[in-house]
Amino acid sequence: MAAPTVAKVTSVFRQKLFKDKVALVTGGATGIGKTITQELLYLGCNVMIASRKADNLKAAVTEIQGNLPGCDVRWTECNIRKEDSVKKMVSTTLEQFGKIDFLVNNGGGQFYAPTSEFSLKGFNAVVETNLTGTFLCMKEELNQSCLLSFMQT
Ligand SMILES: CCCCCCC/C=C/C(=O)SCCNC(=O)CCNC(=O)[C@H](O)C(C)(C)COP(=O)(O)OP(=O)(O)OC[C@H]1O[C@@H](n2cnc3c(N)ncnc32)[C@H](O)[C@@H]1OP(=O)(O)O
Ligand SMILES: NC(=O)C1=CN([C@@H]2O[C@H](COP(=O)(O)OP(=O)(O)OC[C@H]3O[C@@H](n4cnc5c(N)ncnc54)[C@H](OP(=O)(O)O)[C@@H]3O)[C@@H](O)[C@H]2O)C=CC1
Repeated sequence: MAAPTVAKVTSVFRQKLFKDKVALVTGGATGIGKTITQELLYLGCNVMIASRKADNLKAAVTEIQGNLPGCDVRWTECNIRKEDSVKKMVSTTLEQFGKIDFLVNNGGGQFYAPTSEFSLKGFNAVVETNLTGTFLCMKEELNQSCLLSFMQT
């Protein structure tokens, strides 16, 4: 008897619920962002993932395509702390997919340290990423295209 197949990606929502929608997921190559990306693909979205490290992005696309054969997931480099980089991420996504329906503001993070030991430079890096970066992405999405935005950081 053949072993039962175990789905690598599932959702509580109906498969293909978001058929032909386009999502842009910052920080989509790792952790929570990669999981969100896979669920959106399962639901029928085409997805652009974006972050700073091209190696992570390429590896994630390969892994995801293995989990969800035939899905349309692409990558583009972006540092959400830099306005020009964010503009390029949005314009590249529009050039490649023609539209953006959903923006998932997942890119971000923090350093783990007591406040007394936290450098100002480190604090500024966290604020510039989680606050300014999210603002830049939302602003650019609104200026160039987007309908819906999800905030996580
Ligand atoms: C204690 C319990 C807390 C529970 C919290 C639970 C909720 C949150 C969970 C999570 O967020 S989970 C994990 C998310 N992922 C990450 O955080 C991944 C790494 N994060 C990033 O890459 C982020 O973008 C960042 C943290 C915002 C910025 O990192 P980046 O590498 O881009 O920073 P740089 O600009 O290179 O460096 C800035 C500067 O900060 C110095 N630094 C390093 N460690 C610390 C520290 N502990 N405190 C203060 N500053 C620190 C670092 O050395 C850099 O300075 P220079 O070396 O360049 O002088
Ligand atoms: N795990 C948790 O318990 C919680 C997490 N969060 C938030 O959820 C999000 C995902 O976290 P998690 O999956 O755990 O951690 P990860 O470290 O796996 O994900 C963070 C992602 O953000 C990207 N990123 C960081 N800085 C930048 C930047 N300047 N420009 C573009 N992308 C960036 C990273 O990619 P790269 O380094 O390639 O740029 C990475 O892919 C983060 O915003 C985190 O703060 C919130 C609450 C709880």
